[in-house]
Amino acid sequence: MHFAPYARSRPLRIGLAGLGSIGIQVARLLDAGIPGLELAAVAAGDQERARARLAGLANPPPVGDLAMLGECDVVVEMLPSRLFVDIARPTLARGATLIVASVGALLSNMELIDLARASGGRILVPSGAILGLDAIKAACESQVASIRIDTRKSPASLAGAPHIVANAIDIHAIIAPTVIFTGTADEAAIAFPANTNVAAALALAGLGPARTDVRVIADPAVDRNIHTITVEADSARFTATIEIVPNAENPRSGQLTPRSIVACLRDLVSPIRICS
Ligand SMILES: NC(=O)C1=CN([C@@H]2O[C@H](COP(=O)(O)OP(=O)(O)OC[C@H]3O[C@@H](n4cnc5c(N)ncnc54)[C@H](OP(=O)(O)O)[C@@H]3O)[C@@H](O)[C@H]2O)C=CC1
Ligand SMILES: O=C([O-])CC(=O)C(=O)O
Repeated sequence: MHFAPYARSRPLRIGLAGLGSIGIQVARLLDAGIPGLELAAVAAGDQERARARLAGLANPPPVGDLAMLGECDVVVEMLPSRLFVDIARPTLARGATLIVASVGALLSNMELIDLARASGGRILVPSGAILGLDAIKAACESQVASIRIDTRKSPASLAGAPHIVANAIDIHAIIAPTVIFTGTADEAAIAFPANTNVAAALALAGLGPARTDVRVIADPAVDRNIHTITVEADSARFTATIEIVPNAENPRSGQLTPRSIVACLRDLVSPIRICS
């Protein structure tokens, strides 16, 4: 359900950092009109291309570099992970709200949490391409023995990852489901920065990066990004699987993540919030 927002003197000004496969969908969903939210500015690498992509919107926002987002109330980070800090640090330093897509990059920059604490800024991690974070948070109010995630993807969507390159894995030669990585969430974030944001979100919701087990499986038979989480706790035991339709533009990302960002934005102005 969607609910009418709080009455405010003006809408929340939303800035988008990155207009790739996730950013363009968030821009379109915001442009369709969400009460209480205004798409105020977009930062992109190729700004001419970004303007062309936004030209069909009812209200195309101004496009510029990351500095353009300095007046926004909320900045949504949807950049390549190597650029995460470039927008996260200034946004949090001025006490604004940062919504994070590149969650794996947050694991290597945990000092940003101290920065947010000092400035009054907030870091929000949407559920992105995963499910069950609500139940994991609840389970962590009891004793949790283990949390694991299995990520199963097509070889094409794993190609070029640092782990594949460093270990000279011939990913396109894989013809049967193959476990190509086993480790913890912090190791996964370095090995597969574009594929294990979900593991990072799971780690932050649950036991932390060093106690979250990750397996990455290359499976030539799948046409979706499939994540299965398994939790063993005093209060509950659960297994949950999600199968995400990959984005045509960038198969590493799926079609649910932009929607989870928009749901997170709606929550910011809603008088009722279903905690997740
Ligand atoms: N939390 C989750 O569950 C998920 C998270 N992700 C993560 O979300 C992030 C975004 O994913 P996705 O949209 O697919 O990535 P894309 O590679 O499709 O898009 C990245 C965007 O960043 C832009 N960009 C590059 N340099 C700059 C710059 N200096 N200033 C402003 N913009 C810049 C690019 O613009 P240009 O092309 O013009 O250079 C591009 O539009 C990634 O880190 C990805 O790993 C992905 C899926 C799920
Ligand atoms: O499945 C997806 O859409 C993306 C993914 O694995 C991740 O970034 O963790």
